[in-house]
Amino acid sequence: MQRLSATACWPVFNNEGMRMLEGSLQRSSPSPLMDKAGLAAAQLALSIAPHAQRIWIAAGPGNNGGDGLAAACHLHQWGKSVIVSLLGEPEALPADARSAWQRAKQTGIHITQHMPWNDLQSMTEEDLCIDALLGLGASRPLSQAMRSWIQAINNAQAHILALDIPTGLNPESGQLLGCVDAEPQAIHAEHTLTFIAAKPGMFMGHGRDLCGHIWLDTLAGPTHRPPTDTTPQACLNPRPSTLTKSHASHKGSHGDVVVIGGESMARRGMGMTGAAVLAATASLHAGAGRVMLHLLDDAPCTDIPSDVMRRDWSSLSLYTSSVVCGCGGGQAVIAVMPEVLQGSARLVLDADALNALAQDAHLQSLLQQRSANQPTVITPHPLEAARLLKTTSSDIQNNRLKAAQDLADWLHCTVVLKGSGTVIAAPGQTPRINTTGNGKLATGGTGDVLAGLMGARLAQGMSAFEAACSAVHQHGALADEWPEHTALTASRLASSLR
Ligand SMILES: NC(=O)C1=CN([C@@H]2O[C@H](COP(=O)(O)OP(=O)(O)OC[C@H]3O[C@@H](n4cnc5c(N)ncnc54)[C@H](OP(=O)(O)O)[C@@H]3O)[C@@H](O)[C@H]2O)[C@@H](O)CC1
Ligand SMILES: Nc1ncnc2c1ncn2[C@@H]1O[C@H](COP(=O)(O)OP(=O)(O)O)[C@@H](O)[C@H]1O
Ligand SMILES: [K+]
Repeated sequence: MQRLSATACWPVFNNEGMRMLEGSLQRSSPSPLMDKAGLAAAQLALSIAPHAQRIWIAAGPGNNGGDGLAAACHLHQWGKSVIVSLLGEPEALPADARSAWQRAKQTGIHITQHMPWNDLQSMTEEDLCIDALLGLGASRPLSQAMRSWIQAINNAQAHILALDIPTGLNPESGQLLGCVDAEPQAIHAEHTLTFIAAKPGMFMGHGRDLCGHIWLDTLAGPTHRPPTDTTPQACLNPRPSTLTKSHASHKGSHGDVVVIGGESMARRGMGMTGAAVLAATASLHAGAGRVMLHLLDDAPCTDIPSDVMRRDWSSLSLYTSSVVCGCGGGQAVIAVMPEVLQGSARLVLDADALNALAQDAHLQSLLQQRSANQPTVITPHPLEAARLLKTTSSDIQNNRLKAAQDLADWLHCTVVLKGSGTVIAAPGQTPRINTTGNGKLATGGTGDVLAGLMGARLAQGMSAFEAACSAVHQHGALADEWPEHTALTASRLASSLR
């Protein structure tokens, strides 16, 4: 068993991949995998709540419930006071779960089909609730009974350990399963022990909030080899190696970034120069050799850092630069898009450049025609992605990995689909899910900072996919390390880049 960290490239599998891995593992395992899962759960339970006087295990009607029952046997044998509630009929349990139920009965564990209200009320912070209600088989909105059991677990004073996945969380999308005629409910776990491999929904949408600390037990023996036809749906985005500048380098060695954006107040009464300035500031702090700023409409702007060079359109050299286009671009950006798409050596398209792209098939084909040695990254948030794919943002959120990959394959570029669990996809690459970052980033302008940072990484010689992965990881890591009593604002974020 190991704790998943943000440093390694862990593979994650969708339900179909999980079922294939499960089948292959089970065939090579002399004992039911559930026995191993139960033991691992019991061991983690003890280390989370070593002084627990009571452990309540809420077991559901499938094999996830079986994991809970198998864990109950070990905890009981180790002298712990275990209460098991089964939400379902024992006779209807699948085979392995039914054996676990029989063993638990024989061991003398009291199993009811009700919530233990009295025990729940007297639970303390040292006690433990184990959520073994639903795992991968969660297939429909939660029933009323499931919902009230979830509420009871969340309301208990005790620690909460979820087995495989917190009940109520869709393991593939990270969205909530929903409830019949009621507000969605889900377990808010302090720890989640996931089996065999991690699932994508644990790292996107609500996953990060609901899972708490994530532990993985592969249930594999040392000689097990995963089937070669089961490819991961994605990998977690590992920490990039640190960039160093050699002693012999000069400013030309670290590349030029050109930021194009910032519609003027005069055009539509919405001054958006700040977004472009943020991107330029981010490029500068991230170590680009030189940063040039072209404000659309040649908008007046007084807060440009003195080390950012202002340029008019005719003095830009797009064909030697890493271009970041679209931040605060409004409608003014539309006119420059064809030249930007055709001429830029390396390109990041953000914000209004993406809205322009969504509306114009000619721009889409110019993007598709950019050559392999003209690296390109687009950085949509879910609504921008929805505009591009002509769908809704909730559809994007329900299928983040697919949406990012579809965009990458269609537009022949690297795609950064932003939000909780940013996805990075590119043609022919296994998508990455980023695990750094948090809700502090949900403030205006942080996306502009990300675009500027990505421009700097392209300028420093990274490929589009590498630049995107590296920038997204670093951007989120800064938010994770943000000092507790200082507000995270986009301008502070840009200035704290290195
Ligand atoms: N097999 C193995 O080798 C291993 C499996 N392992 C474990 O098994 C888990 C997968 O087990 P699983 O497939 O039995 O699914 P599980 O999540 O327990 O639920 C299915 C049951 O829930 C019901 N149900 C569904 N939705 C519902 C809802 N909204 N509200 C209420 N009920 C709902 C559904 O009913 P049905 O839809 O069939 O009517 C069915 O009865 C996996 O996550 C891991 O923990 C590990 O031990 C490793 C080895
Ligand atoms: N809850 C969150 N968890 C992690 N990252 C987030 C969260 N909310 C926003 N972000 C990140 O903050 C940035 C916001 O970008 P964007 O939506 O383009 O905003 P803006 O246009 O105001 O700059 C993205 O990098 C996004 O991934
Ligand atoms: K569970």
